[in-house]
Amino acid sequence: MSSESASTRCGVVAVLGAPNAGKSTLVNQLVGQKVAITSAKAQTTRAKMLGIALHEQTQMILVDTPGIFAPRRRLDRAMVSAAWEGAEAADAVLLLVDPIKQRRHELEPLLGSLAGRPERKILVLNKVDRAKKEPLLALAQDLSAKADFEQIFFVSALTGDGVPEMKAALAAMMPEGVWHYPEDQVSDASERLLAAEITREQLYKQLHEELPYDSAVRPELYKHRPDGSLEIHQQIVVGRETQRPIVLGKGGSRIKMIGEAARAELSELLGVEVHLFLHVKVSENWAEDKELFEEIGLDWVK
Ligand SMILES: Nc1nc2c(ncn2[C@@H]2O[C@H](COP(=O)(O)OP(=O)(O)OP(=O)(O)O)[C@@H](O)[C@H]2O)c(=O)[nH]1
Repeated sequence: MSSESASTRCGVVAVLGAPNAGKSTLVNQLVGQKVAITSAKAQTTRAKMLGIALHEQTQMILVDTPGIFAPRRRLDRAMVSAAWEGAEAADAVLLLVDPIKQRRHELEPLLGSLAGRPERKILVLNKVDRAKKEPLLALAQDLSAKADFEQIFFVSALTGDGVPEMKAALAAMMPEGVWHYPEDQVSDASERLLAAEITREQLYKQLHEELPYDSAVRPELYKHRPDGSLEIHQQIVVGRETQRPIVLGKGGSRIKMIGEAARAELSELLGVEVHLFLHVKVSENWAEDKELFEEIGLDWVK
């Protein structure tokens, strides 16, 4: 695809951590730019891409595994297995721990399930700017006895301390291969997907169970206009012809409301004016459509 060089590497990193461990902060450090993903979006149903990190000739696709901790409801349990499916397709799993507020009740079950898994694992103790050295080392020892971590890192996602070393080590764990995302798309990739995610959320919010699970939002165009505003075109893909009028609503009223709500949210998140154009496409076998999966950031799910 993007690169011909045999020496490039590309892989998927599943980032795990209890709430508040500092995942977003770390992802921003690794990606090296502000990624507009908020914790409010944490409970989506599928594993999602957090961002793309580059290190020399290596591209790392960072993915989230939502709802992985202590699922209570049935829906949450389904999400956990979906999350693990994501992790299964990952090349490495990064477990991020806040050594001060460890949330052991959430950490322990995760460590238990990590232990038997085939992925390469690294343990990252965060917030070293606030943690004391000795308990930190004791914690590292304690946790490393519970899963076969290849390496342990001490970082501050906030200050960036220790992050470059960790990033380089992670990059070395990625398999050789061509880059999955062309270089010129990387900077916008997270935002493109976020934009699609927001529209998808509105679809579910406004249509509830009227719309079956097998619908998707596909990013088509993401363009910065000279006046600083953003022009975004997206396709709402549904599985059956009968679903088209549901999404459109009477005289197009529903799709207009979906678009308006998504546009407002996106504009607030990104801090710029957004022009959002939506249209519906019927594609019976979209769930089999590899290319579409790639575009919506799910390419790594088998
Ligand atoms: N002192 C310190 N604070 C940090 C560090 N990393 C993250 N934080 C803070 O910890 C809090 C949680 O960070 P987030 O990055 O939002 O955590 P998260 O894991 O993405 O949280 P969820 O979205 O709830 O899963 C924020 O207040 C961060 O500023 C760090 O290295 N040092």
